Amino acid sequence: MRIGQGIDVHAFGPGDHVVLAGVHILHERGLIAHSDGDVVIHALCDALLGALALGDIGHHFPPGDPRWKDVNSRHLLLHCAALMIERRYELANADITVICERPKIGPHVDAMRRNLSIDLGCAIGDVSVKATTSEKLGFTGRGEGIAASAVVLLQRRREKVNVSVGSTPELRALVGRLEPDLEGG
Ligand SMILES: Nc1ccn([C@@H]2O[C@H](COP(=O)(O)O)[C@@H](O)[C@H]2O)c(=O)n1
Ligand SMILES: C[C@@]1(CO)OP(=O)(O)OP(=O)(O)OC[C@H]1O
Repeated sequence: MRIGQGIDVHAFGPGDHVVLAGVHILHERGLIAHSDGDVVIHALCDALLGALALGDIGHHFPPGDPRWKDVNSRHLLLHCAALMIERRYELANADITVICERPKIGPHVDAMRRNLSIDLGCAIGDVSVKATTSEKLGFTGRGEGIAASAVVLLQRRREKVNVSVGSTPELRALVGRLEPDLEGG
């Protein structure tokens, strides 16, 4: 088993929505970032990379690299999931906390968990997303940005990846590359 944790913060700036765990949430401000600013996925990527002792998100996707300009962060998560699978680990569970006064996260939690479980190739029950305010204290309390914290536990993969759970074309292609006998399965 391997444990990892990750933290990310993005400041509010101009815009009319935020993207959290791939979910588009209407808001009177956006998040300033090189990518789509998905602070939840960035924290989760750092937790996965930390568990694998493979550096951090900035090492894999350097800030300022034009390839990652406005990128959908789910692509970054798929890359980290690929690194996990290549090293023959699977997610045991992930627990994520979003810290902000607004927007309200509760109504979006199920959609967020669904996106993350698809990208990680796991059951939705293995991914927890929750939220808290910071009671108006600190930068999140002043409404200056959103912070996210993620913890993951990885376990050795005993069986082949269940491609029927995480069935995005990207993950199926990856599994097909790693385990050619599963191709088309
Ligand atoms: N951005 C947020 C913040 C909180 N919630 C939900 O509200 C509950 C109470 O938050 P406190 O910070 O006052 O403890 C929290 O447990 C979340 O369920 C939210 O949805 N979005
Ligand atoms: C996601 C990356 C991609 O360039 O950039 P940002 O969207 O700015 O996000 P951040 O968490 O500040 O840095 C990590 C980078 O890898």
